[in-house]
Amino acid sequence: MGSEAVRAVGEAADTELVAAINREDDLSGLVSAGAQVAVDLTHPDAVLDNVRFCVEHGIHVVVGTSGLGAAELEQIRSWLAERPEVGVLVAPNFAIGAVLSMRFAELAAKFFESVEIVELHHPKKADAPSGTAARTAQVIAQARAEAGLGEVPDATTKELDGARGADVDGVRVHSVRMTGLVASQEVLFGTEGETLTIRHDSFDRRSFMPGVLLSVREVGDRPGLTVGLDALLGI
Ligand SMILES: NC(=O)C1=CN([C@@H]2O[C@H](COP(=O)(O)OP(=O)(O)OC[C@H]3O[C@@H](n4cnc5c(N)ncnc54)[C@H](OP(=O)(O)O)[C@@H]3O)[C@@H](O)[C@H]2O)C=CC1
Ligand SMILES: O=C(O)C1=N[C@H](C(=O)O)C[C@H](O)C1
Repeated sequence: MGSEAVRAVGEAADTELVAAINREDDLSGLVSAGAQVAVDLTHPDAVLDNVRFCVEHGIHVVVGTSGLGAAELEQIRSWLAERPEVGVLVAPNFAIGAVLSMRFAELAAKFFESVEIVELHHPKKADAPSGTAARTAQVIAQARAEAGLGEVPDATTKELDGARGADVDGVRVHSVRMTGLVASQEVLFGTEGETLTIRHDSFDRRSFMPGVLLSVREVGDRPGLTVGLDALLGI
């Protein structure tokens, strides 16, 4: 992803690549290069330190790295409180179709008694469930709560550990890791006599680049913390 982002930012007519930072590089290279925006595509263990450095140095940040939970977002908010002019955009997924599919799932949520998420990724992925699946589960849970829906029906009383997936805000999420895949997700809804499946597939990491560029262009105009690309897409 980092290599693809470097290529995309370098090739776009209205953005300039001033630095490409690897694990062994000092982050001060961003400052000396005069970076206005940094894009973090690293690892859940590294991302927070990177964001903190950028915020403290007045550099806007686009975070593509997944695995940030509520506590991490709160931490970023607290750093931003000291630098209110800085923007941090956390994007669970940069692919336009994936952003739309999350929104579609949010819209559908209140009409269906049952919902489960299956996310499918390449086996080099560090975090499970995926950031996209966690975010999708959260927006679905929020929509269900607002509509007054109760718990998803499930009579399971005897199970092998993990058989029913992870519980994210009351929504079951199942993670598949498989060679040959890039990133896919299915949100399955069910009610009496019908089901609805919302599926998105990224077949190539280039699918994420329009969203990366959009985020780079806009993050500076959005001080504070923004989660997701919805507002940038006007949805
Ligand atoms: N928001 C979105 O749309 C998308 C988000 N992602 C997320 O982006 C992140 C990167 O994905 P991907 O490119 O596939 O992963 P890779 O493992 O291919 O690349 C991660 C890079 O981060 C570096 N890195 C790992 N750990 C550290 C560390 N502790 N400090 C500094 N650098 C580190 C790695 O260096 P080294 O090689 O030396 O380990 C590598 O260069 C993941 O969190 C993934 O989930 C991915 C696709 C889309
Ligand atoms: O690691 C990946 O590949 C991806 N990570 C993000 C996530 O965790 O949702 C976005 C996309 O699914 C690809």
